[in-house]
Amino acid sequence: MSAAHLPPAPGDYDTSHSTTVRKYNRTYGLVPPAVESLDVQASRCLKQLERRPQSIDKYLYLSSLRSTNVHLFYRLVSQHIKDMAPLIYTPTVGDGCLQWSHNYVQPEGLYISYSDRGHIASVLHNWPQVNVEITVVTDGSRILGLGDLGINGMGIPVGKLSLYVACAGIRPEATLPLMLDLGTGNKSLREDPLYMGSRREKVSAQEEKEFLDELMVALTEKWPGIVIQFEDFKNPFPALETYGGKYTCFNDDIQGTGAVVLAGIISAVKRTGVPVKDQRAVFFGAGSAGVGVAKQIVEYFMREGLTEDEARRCFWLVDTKGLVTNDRGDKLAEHKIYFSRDDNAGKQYKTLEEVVDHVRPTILMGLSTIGGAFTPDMLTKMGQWNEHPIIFPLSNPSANSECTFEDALKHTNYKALFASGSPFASIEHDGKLETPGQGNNMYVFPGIGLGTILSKATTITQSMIYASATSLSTSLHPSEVSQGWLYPELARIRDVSVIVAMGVIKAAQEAGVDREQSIKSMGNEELEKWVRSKMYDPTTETQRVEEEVQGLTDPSKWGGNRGSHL
Ligand SMILES: NC(=O)c1ccc[n+]([C@@H]2O[C@H](COP(=O)([O-])OP(=O)(O)OC[C@H]3O[C@@H](n4cnc5c(N)ncnc54)[C@H](O)[C@@H]3O)[C@@H](O)[C@H]2O)c1
Ligand SMILES: O=C(O)C[C@H](O)C(=O)O
Ligand SMILES: [Mg+2]
Repeated sequence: MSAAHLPPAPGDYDTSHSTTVRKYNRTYGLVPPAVESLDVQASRCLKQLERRPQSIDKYLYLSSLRSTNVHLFYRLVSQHIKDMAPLIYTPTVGDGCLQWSHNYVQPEGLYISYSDRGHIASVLHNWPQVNVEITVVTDGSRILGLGDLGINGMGIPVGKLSLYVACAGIRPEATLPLMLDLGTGNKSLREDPLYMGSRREKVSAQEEKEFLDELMVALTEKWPGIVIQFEDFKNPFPALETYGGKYTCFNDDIQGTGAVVLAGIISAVKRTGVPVKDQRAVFFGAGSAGVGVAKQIVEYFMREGLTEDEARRCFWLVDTKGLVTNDRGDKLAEHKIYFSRDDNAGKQYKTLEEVVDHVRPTILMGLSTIGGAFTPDMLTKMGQWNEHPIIFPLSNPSANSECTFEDALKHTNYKALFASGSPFASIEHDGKLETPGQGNNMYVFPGIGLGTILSKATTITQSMIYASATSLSTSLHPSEVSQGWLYPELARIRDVSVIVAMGVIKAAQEAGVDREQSIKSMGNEELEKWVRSKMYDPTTETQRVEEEVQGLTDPSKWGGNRGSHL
């Protein structure tokens, strides 16, 4: 519902609104006369989706629904999250990004260009919403495993924030998808007549840093308390070191991914029965995600009793040049040094295959962007060496997955403990349905954001990230555990996000970075109730607006959907 002096907002055109609400909203006559139930609305949407055989067309239909009937979009997504997540998020969002400039119809976020430096604050001023609680920001330089997509990467902030709303109940109008148009190293994009970003080479690292310095100040001055999520920046991107202790921010690819994979690993390691000291993890990909994940698992191994050095030595990282070692002869990127090996006796292992044969891992982790890198031969060996090999091909979208669910099961004699970044379908084997885990940061970032917003944390500490992982790992129902699942059923994601958010809030309180006084002494039950009461629920939105309108006699006081947690 809009304030009386403003034009109607997207949610105001909802055909579930009564005549009274339509009159207050000034949408009476602008939508067809029938007042529809939520079920009727949903069935129309589902039929329209069915009519579109291609996922990308479903994605475009859903994008236009979000822009024109926002609460209906979120009802649909949250009630059918298992079917909708692959359409609005990975893998379809990958095609959405690749085709962004070609399919463009409507603005869905804010674009700030390098030429706007010096007056970024005035561009933020154009954002039509008053209260923003969270932003996802990218420069498009490493979108999923698809490389530098420039401003076409806008699909990622839009998709991630849709999940914040659907999975953790952040209000839609409190989210800001933010694209930094800092040029692109992708020549074919720069030469594409339809490309909608600046046609310049990517700015230098120093220029980007200065731009970000200005952005961080401008964002927090305009919206004090805003949570800033860095997403899909090409490595190296030292934002955490630069801004981590000063702003309420986190890097989803490093920290969110680290947390979600850690949660799966905690369950998987328990299932193997192999003590952590005997775990050997080969990581294919030593970028933001690879190193971020390995570091989270080091912390877990240390909490399980290993020294830091013992824990660190359980990891073998592989990049484009092979095993990361001290004496490889190249200058190692800063973030890889912690895991570089010194026990290779001068021998360099150039391929993943050689490293796998050398290490005989218990865990094979893929964050490399290279689809199919886990060959049938490697998978077979993993099955021969381990009673329960842990195989996590985590690169996105589906085509970049290091192996498929089917291959991981088939070649390990159905023994693999599996999680992938993008979803795979279940498989029937011996009359039993085998269900893959989805080790995607979507299981944690919504709860991290919600917990941070609600606790009004000044910074996002490592202990808050770690708490998101342990909370997720305890969120499985006994029936899910007994089926051998590593992650909870996606359909329960809102409940899971509440559990994650509570863990994050408590960790913020323990770290002393919280500012929400009213919840300091709450016990679990009371806190859970409070968290739930703060969540946007698209299924009760029509009723909420109805009651608000019925209760208002003075139209000038209509605040409508401008609510905020801040
Ligand atoms: N499942 C999840 O939740 C999740 C989260 C974050 C990232 N990811 C995926 O992980 C992948 C990597 O993301 P990132 O942020 O670490 O990117 P990045 O650019 O920081 O790192 C990529 C790494 O892969 C290595 N690599 C690339 N090509 C290789 C090759 N041919 N052989 C060996 N190594 C190679 C690079 O050396 C680098 O170490 C992407 O596909 C991304 O979609 C998944
Ligand atoms: O976007 C995703 O699906 C997960 C992750 O953040 C990625 O970069 O691949
Ligand atoms: Mg990402």
